[in-house]
Amino acid sequence: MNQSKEQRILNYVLQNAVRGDPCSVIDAIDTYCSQKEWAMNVGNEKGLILDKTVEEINPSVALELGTYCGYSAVRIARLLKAGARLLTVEFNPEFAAIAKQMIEFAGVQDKVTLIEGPSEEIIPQLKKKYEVDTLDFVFVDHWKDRYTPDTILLQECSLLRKGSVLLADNIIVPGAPEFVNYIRNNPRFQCTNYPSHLEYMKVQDAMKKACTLQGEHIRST
Ligand SMILES: Oc1cc(-c2ccc(F)cc2)cc2cncnc12
Ligand SMILES: [Mg+2]
Repeated sequence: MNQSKEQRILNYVLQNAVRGDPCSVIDAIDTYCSQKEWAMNVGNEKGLILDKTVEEINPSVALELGTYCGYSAVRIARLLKAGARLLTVEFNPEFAAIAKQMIEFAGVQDKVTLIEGPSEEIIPQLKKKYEVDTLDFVFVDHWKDRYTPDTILLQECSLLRKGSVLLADNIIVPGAPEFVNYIRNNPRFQCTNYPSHLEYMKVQDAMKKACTLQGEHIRST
C-alpha cells in the first residue's frame, strides 16, 4: 500500500534531521514541504510569530488544537521552560501516529502530551483527566469551523483566566470569518492581527492573537 504524504514527511525527517534536535526537525519539515510536497504545517514565517508569542508568554501550561504532523508541537515545546507542558489534540488517528513519532524523534516527548480525539470531547476533560487548572496559551490550528465553538467551550469549562492568550492560524486562508467576527466583537478579548503568508506559498494569510481580559469565573459586577 503506498505511503501517505505525512509518512513521507516523517521519513524525510528521520533521514535528514538529528535525533533530539528540535530545530533540525523543524528545518527538515520546512525543507521537504517547500521543495517536495506542500503540507499544512504552520511553516517558518508564521512559525516565527508563534515563537515570539510563546516566548512572550513563557507558558507553564499550553494547549494546541490540531497537531497534524507535530511541527508546531515541536516548535512550541522547544521553547518551554523546565516543568512546563504542552497538551496537543489531534482528531485524525493517522496524523496522531505520525506526530507521536515526530515529537519523540525531536526529543520533546517529556514536555508534550498528545491526545487523540475530537476537541469538543477533550476540552471538557482537561481539568479532571489532564489535571489542568487554567491555560496560559492556546494555539488554535484545527478545522476552521471549530474555532468559535471551541473558544466558547474553553470559556464554559473555565479554562481561560485573565491574561490567557489564544493564537489562531489561517485567519485568511482557509479563513475563519465566523471566529474573527466572534472574537472581535467580544469585550472579553483584546485582539491583535498578524498579517503573514500561507505556509510555503506567496498567498496572503494572517494569525490573530486574542488576550483574555477577564476569566470565566470572574463575573463583571
Ligand atoms: O494552515 C492550514 C492550511 C490549510 C490549507 C489547506 C488547503 C489550502 F489550499 C490552503 C490552506 C488547511 C489547514 C487546516 N487545519 C490547520 N491548518 C491549516
Ligand atoms: Mg494552520
